[in-house]
Amino acid sequence: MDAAETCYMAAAKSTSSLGRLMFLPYSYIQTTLQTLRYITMNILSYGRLYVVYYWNFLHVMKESENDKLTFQETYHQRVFNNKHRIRNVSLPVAPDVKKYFDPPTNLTEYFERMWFRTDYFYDRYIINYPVNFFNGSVNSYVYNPSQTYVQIEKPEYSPRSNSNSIKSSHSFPGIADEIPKIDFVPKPYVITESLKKKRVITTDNKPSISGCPVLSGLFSDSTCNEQEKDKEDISSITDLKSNIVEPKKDTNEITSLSPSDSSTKNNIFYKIKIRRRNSKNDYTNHPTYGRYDLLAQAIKNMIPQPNYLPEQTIGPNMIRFTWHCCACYDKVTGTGGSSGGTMRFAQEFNDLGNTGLTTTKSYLDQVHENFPWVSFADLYSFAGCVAIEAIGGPKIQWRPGRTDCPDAKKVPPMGRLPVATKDYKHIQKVFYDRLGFNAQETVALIGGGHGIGGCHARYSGFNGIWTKSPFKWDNDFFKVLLNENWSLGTVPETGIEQYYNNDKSLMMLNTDIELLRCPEFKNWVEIYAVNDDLFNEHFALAFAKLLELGVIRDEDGIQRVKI
Ligand code: HEM
Repeated sequence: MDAAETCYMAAAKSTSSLGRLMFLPYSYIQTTLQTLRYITMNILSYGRLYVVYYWNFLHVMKESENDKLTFQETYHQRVFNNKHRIRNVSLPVAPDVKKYFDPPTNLTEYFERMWFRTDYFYDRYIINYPVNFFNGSVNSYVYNPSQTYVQIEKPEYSPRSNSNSIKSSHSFPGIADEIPKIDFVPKPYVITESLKKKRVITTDNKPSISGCPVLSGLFSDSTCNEQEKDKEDISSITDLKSNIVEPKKDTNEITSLSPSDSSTKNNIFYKIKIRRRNSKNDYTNHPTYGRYDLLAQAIKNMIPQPNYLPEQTIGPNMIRFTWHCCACYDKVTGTGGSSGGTMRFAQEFNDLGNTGLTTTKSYLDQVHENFPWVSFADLYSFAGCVAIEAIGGPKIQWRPGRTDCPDAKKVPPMGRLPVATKDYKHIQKVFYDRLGFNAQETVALIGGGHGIGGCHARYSGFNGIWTKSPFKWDNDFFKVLLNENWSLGTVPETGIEQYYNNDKSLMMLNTDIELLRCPEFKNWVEIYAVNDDLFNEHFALAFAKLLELGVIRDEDGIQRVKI
């Protein structure tokens, strides 16, 4: 209160209404000034917002070559990964919201679209951001129009430690309630010699690969002849060459992951016609064209990531990425699957189940810059095979020829990925009824995938590792599942329930424990626990089948897509 106001108040209190009248002009002036100040503040603050949003519109949104609006995405690696290797990747904006990004024709449209855009940003980058499993007020991210995402307060992130006890404000409505709240303690499992013999008899029960095109011998058949590549062409790939370690000379299998020596006549060059739909460029003369060996090596080089904490490897994340690209297949409608490379569209990628996969996606998109001829569908499916082999897993028969959908029309609906808190009926629904696997394939796939890597509170809300050797490919998952005592506990960081072993060093998801609750599944868990080779063999077949789900090929091996 300033002096004039104090004076006015005193006068108003002490004088009659006539006295107050004397101060009326002052009152008017004050009120007017206040109103003006209010309006100015509003104009300034809203104006600032409008400027920021318009800035977004001009600088963050851009038209891509295919007339698709794309969104510059940089936040993930900046926040959690390698800050220096950051590259902007572009994600297409959903077609149904695209109109809101078109230039407005009148003022009403302008404001309407501006707010819509704000919601869209918020939805995609703030609400949907996995760190919101933590309490949003402590660890919030704001959108900064200079294309960086600024962390207000850096969370002390340590996914393997339970010391950080920030209670989550996030819950999965309707899902968490379904977890049976009873502790599950499986009977001690003793592997006897007679049991071993009994189990091995079942070896002939191979996974069915019906509906899956021939996968073996791909690189030696007539359509995939080796062809010598020009020495000069190869030597021009300086970038790639510098990445390559210890080139092998006699490589003739793509799954070997070793690049062929460019100076020998045995260079691998597959004559598979690589179609990039909607692409204005012809990549047939690209120096890396058809060099799947170099592609494999480039992917492999991406796997160790010292700044991806705590694992320092994105191998498991990559495997999970490939699995999720394929896991949205529906055998009834024939939609989804690895074909079309639909994971690059926000409509699929934003599925809650895909949280945490930005890492792999951004690295693969970087790889793609050197291999622009390969379809994203092929790249995304291939990456998982490379990662499995790099981590010591079996060789997966992979077949190129997938084509990319030009737009998001073929993106399968969200919500097809399995939910970790559900029971075995849900697993059966997803794996049997939708993906077309049998019990054996299902168990091999889940046990293989969850034998490596772990859960991250910042991604799924679950936290921990499944086995004591999370970066070594083996059948430990099954052994641990059978031999440990599992009891329901809560992830301190997120409040989400999962199973822990006695000393809480290992964890299981409810769906993992469900493998023991369903006799059909348990049978295979017991088999794989004692037979590592059989597990590897079955996993490789099941994973190869997974990669081919929804991929219908022409005779030349190219995927047939109706676009
Ligand atoms: C019932 C089916 C499945 C459910 C509910 C499920 C769920 C999950 C969840 C919640 C995570 C933790 C993600 C994170 O926090 O980072 C995860 C991780 C993982 N999943 Fe699965 N999954 C299933 C099947 C599979 C299959 C079939 C594979 C592969 C063949 C697989 C491969 C992986 C891998 C490799 C990871 C570790 C990722 C990392 O360490 O970054 N999963 N899964």
